[in-house]
Amino acid sequence: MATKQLKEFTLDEVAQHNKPDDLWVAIDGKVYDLSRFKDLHPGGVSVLTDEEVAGKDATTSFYGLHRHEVLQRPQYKRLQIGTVKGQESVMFDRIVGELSTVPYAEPTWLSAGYYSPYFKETHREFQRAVRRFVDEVVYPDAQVREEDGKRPSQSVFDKMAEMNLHAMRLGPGKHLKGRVLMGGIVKPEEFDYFHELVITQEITRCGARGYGDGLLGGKVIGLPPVLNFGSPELQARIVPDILAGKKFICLAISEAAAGSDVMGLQTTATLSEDGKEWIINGSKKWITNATFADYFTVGCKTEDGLTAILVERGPGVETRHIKTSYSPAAGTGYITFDNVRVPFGNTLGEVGGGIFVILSNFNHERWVMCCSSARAQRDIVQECLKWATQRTVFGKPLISQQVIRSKIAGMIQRAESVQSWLENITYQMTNMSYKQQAQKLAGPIAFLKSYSTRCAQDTARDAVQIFGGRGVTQAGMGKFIEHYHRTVTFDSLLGGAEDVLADLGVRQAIRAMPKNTRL
Ligand code: HEM
Repeated sequence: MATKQLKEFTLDEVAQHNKPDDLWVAIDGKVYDLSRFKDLHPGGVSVLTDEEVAGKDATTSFYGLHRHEVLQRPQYKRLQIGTVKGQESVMFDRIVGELSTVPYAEPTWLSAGYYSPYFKETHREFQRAVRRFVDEVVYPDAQVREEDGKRPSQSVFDKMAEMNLHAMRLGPGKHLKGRVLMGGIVKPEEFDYFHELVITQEITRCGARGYGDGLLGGKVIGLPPVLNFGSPELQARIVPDILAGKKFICLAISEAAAGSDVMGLQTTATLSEDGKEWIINGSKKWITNATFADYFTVGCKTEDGLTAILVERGPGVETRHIKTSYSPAAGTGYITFDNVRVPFGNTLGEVGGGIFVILSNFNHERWVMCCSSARAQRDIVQECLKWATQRTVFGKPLISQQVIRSKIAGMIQRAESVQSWLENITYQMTNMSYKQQAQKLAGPIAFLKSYSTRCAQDTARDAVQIFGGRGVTQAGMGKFIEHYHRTVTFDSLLGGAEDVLADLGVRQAIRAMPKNTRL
């Protein structure tokens, strides 16, 4: 399609068109004809026909009330009839694949002029590729699906599979062997937890918490027990399709009567008379991805204690959506098992050894959530810095108020401290075996998660105060703030509640106290 030829106008020419039926404005070096649009304008007619706006350069007023993306929507883009002579358009929002230059909008390792002991050139190249991929493929889908509540589009799963992103999201390990990662940027044996941190943090930038979990959060926690404890036959049968984004799996542990209290689970698995099958009865609640999962990694009470069993969707398995405060895109569900028969070969690990299977996964899950929480806080810093500098109140930019600067100071300090601690822990993970991680990092990761999610809630509360009414409005300037404030508590509950984790950290420390130390 041929692009419309745009004329150049002087501001004097624009000023001639200041009547309701002949209404132009200039915004950021572009001239818009609003004569017909004014009656459809969601903000009303009078604001456009105001003598300070009609025929004037309305850039400052416009950016005090709209996100830049409004001007990029096709239906509004076509209102542009020309450019302002001698003026360049300078405003931009997101540029696909680019780093933000807003201070603190990127972690130091991605900020110009700063250094990092952890990230190598391979991580930088990888980050560039993942950001471009997320901006082009994931971000647009996230905005639509978070809104309509449908699960992430299959085309996104497919494209992620082409890059082997599903496999990489499980961390380093033998499941990466022979795979071409992100078009070959990193070799499977070089892939480490810093690469994985990059993936999680880049996806978090979509600012769509429910969609983020819908993007196979269930697989990140449900598949490792199969990879680490499932029989070779079971793995060969189900893992390839899951890593190809064709089939979906979730982790089904919590129940209406037992959340963090794993030993209190009531779903039962009893052996059939011939010992060849488990018969499972019970229910599970708040299970991420349950509504569209094909496989369920289920914690069951058996005669010998707790046993982890892989259940396939089939007769006796039912799922229904649970309405939570984030998007149904996450597929959060209630599952019922009614005399579900499962081959004994689907047992994960030892019979009665389920607690070990479940616990061995917790560190990684919590660390992933720390990656995401750290990045989300930083994105809120960016929203607040932009808003406070472009918004005028009492005749001055919002940022000229000391109380606003003080809130932003706290946000930056929290985002920076969480990221620094996270990078330190990630470095420990890259140098420790899985067993060492379990011994040495359960406490620190629990502390970090509980600290990070408390910081996140403080930041969410302050951000709403900075945005005012817009911070509780689901569209417009504060839409990411409203979303963040509404969904931030998920991080503080999923994978272990905040206080339970803080207490775990202290208990781990007490266990490591030397017996002979005294004041
Ligand atoms: C090309 C020009 C414009 C377009 C396409 C446009 C479009 C919109 C849209 C889509 C909204 C709904 C809220 C949102 O999605 O952000 C809105 C709200 C609004 N607009 Fe405009 N607008 C334009 C120019 C202006 C100008 C020049 C003013 C006056 C200074 C103005 C004042 C407002 C106000 C007061 C609201 C309500 C804001 C709120 O609810 O917070 N608009 N506009």
